[in-house]
Amino acid sequence: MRFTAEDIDGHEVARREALYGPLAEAVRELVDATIRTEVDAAAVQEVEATVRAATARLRDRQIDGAFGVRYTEDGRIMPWGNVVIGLRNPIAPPLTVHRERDRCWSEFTLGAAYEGPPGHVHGGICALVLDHVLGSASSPEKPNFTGTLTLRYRRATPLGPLRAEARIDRVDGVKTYVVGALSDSDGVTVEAEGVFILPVWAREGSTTTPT
Ligand SMILES: CCCCCCCCCCCCCCCC(=O)SCCNC(=O)CCNC(=O)[C@H](O)C(C)(C)COP(=O)(O)OP(=O)(O)OC[C@H]1O[C@@H](n2cnc3c(N)ncnc32)[C@H](O)[C@@H]1OP(=O)(O)O
Repeated sequence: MRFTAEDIDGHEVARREALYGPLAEAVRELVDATIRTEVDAAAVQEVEATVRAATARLRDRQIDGAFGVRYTEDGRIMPWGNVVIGLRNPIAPPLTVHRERDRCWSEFTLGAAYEGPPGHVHGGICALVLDHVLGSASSPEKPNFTGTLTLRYRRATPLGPLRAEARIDRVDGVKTYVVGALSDSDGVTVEAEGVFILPVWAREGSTTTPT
């Protein structure tokens, strides 16, 4: 598991955010446009060549494997490759998760890239979002892992503006039980409950390392 300390200050973090955030946002727009475009064949082929050239340019210098979770000396966490909240991950919507005591919530929009049933969010994407928001609620600072996630899809979730929220139901040793829901403007579409568990390597007194 890749947790990497970065010897950088807040200014450098902000510089990187300002550099990579707009790139990821541009690629998100490209994904949406790729799904929805109706330009002619020559234009599609021209754009394909441009995108391939851009990809090759970025690959001139890159890291091995995934981004991992990086952090600074002052405790700033940079999960920039994360599929839900990652600043550098165009697949991430991305969500901004807010916290208030034992609850978390996020308001966000899911567009064409997240479609399952026509005009509606893929069920796996609902699970992805809820897993993350429930996991975030389970602990502000501990790296809890999803043990079990149970969902009840009450009705199809339309693409568009949505809200996910979660709160701690109870804590039992290393297990935190969390409940939550995904909603549109008409109310709840998916209910969720999850058990989030502190892995052995993060438990007090543990001498094992993340694997
Ligand atoms: C990482 C930080 C980055 C920070 C960045 C910022 C982002 C901040 C927000 C993060 C939000 C993330 C939210 C998404 C989080 C994922 O997506 S995590 C990825 C998906 N989950 C996994 O891959 C987990 C894989 N499984 C495992 O690693 C281990 O099986 C587990 C779940 C940690 C359990 O560890 P274990 O050593 O097997 O646990 P063990 O000591 O045997 O059992 C402890 C207790 O849990 C119970 N238990 C064990 N397994 C389960 C289970 N699957 N279900 C229910 N109960 C169980 C046992 O019965 C036992 O209960 P008691 O006997 O104490 O009553």
